[in-house]
Amino acid sequence: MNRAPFIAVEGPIGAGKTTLATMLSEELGFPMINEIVEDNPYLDKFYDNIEEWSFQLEMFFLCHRYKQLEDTDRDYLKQGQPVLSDYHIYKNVIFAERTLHGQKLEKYKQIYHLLTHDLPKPNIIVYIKASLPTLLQRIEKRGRPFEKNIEHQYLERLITDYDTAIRQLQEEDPDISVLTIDGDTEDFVLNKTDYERIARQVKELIK
Ligand SMILES: Nc1ncnc2c1ncn2[C@@H]1O[C@H](COP(=O)(O)OP(=O)(O)OP(=O)(O)O)[C@@H](O)[C@H]1O
Ligand SMILES: Nc1nc(=O)c2ncn([C@H]3C[C@H](O)[C@@H](CO)O3)c2[nH]1
Repeated sequence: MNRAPFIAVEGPIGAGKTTLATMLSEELGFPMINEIVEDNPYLDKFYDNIEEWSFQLEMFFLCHRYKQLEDTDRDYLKQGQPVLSDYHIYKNVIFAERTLHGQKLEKYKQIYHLLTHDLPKPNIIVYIKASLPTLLQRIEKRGRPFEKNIEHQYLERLITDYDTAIRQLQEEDPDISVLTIDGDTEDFVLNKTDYERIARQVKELIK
């Protein structure tokens, strides 16, 4: 691998991204960048009324991630140091295409491309796939109040959107390594052997 490893753990809501990214960052000794949730002023409003708040929320996530990735590039990647994150910047588009429509979506996409075209992109994606029942179980276990009434259809669409997006990312850049984990059958939290296998596979990719 020519440049420092930049690993993103991705997958739909509640798949276990933060959990696995934290475990891998400890194992590999890589610094972790993670998205803020508790200080997001729009998330609860958004889940109450998606139409009304989607643009504000998508822009908030975009600006926040833009700043994080600018800092990450300067502080780590440009110094040749590896990092691990619990998101890929492209998730902005995955969500925006689901929550925005018409002119707002077009405006958002223009801003997205303007802001992100020269940002560093992950060279390894650990993609946690999971079915609706698994996601619902984990979302319930975590118990965030604003996710209590999350629509099943919204989650189901995101599951499909994620599959399409990860495939596209890999087609657009064949140098990206994608490690897909079946979150329904491989349990990196409760099953030590599963976790160790995943960690071994990630280590192979960064050799
Ligand atoms: N493999 C697993 N087995 C059992 N529980 C898990 C597993 N992975 C994650 N969890 C639990 O599921 C919940 C959601 O996990 P986590 O917060 O890591 O998901 P996430 O993908 O980062 O979510 P979000 O999309 O909201 O950022 C947490 O309570 C976590 O402890
Ligand atoms: N609409 C929308 N756009 C995003 O870019 C985005 N990124 C994360 N999320 C939601 C999922 C979890 O509920 C919660 C924490 O990940 O925030 C998003 N929602």
